[in-house]
Amino acid sequence: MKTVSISTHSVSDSVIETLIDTLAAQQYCVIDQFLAPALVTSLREIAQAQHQQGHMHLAGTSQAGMANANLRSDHIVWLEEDDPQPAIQHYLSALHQVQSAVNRDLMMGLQTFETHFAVYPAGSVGYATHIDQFRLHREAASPGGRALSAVLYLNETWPDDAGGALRLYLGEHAHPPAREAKHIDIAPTGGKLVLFLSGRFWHEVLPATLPRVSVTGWFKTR
Ligand SMILES: O=C(O)CCC(=O)C(=O)O
Ligand SMILES: [Fe+2]
Repeated sequence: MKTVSISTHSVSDSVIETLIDTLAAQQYCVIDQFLAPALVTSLREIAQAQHQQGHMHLAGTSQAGMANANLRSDHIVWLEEDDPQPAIQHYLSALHQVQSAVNRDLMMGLQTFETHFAVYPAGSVGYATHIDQFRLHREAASPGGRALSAVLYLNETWPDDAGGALRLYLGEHAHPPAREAKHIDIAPTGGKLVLFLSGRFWHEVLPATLPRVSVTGWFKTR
């Protein structure tokens, strides 16, 4: 495994500025090469090792409260804040920079961050259309819960015909929108970071022919 040196200011000011401006304008943003390729490689190797060593489990969904491979086919393992691996500390530090900037400039009041690696095996069905916030929080507009979603892709290469895009529905819908509803498809290219307001966007992961690796996190307001 390659070693990665940690610097506390790993994300450049210009990237932070773009991210804040784009988030303010459209409530989501896509940043290519958010992290250096060597760091992305280290994170992918950690995720793959965890998967191969059997440390991941089939993810659950809020609908079922238990694993349901028809809705969601990723295997996950949560990251620990005090994990000593440099690549993980570097990732957490970069996301912490995002949190500070968002709180400073967009006043979102983000307080905590929870994050897991995810591996969707080759031939997976993906993740059915959902929203990253419990209905209770959306309807009551109450504080707390997931406020900002952050997906970082770790794939080495991602051919156009491999599927596996993140489909982000742009309209506001009370119920899961139809596949044709206005959307953008975001390919899970390594190093790319996608941020979006957790309670605002319906989204799904399309079926993929290749194994699809990512690290996904949520900033919460308490
Ligand atoms: O991996 C992705 O592109 C999105 C995953 C997702 O929507 C989730 O884990 O809630
Ligand atoms: Fe999601």
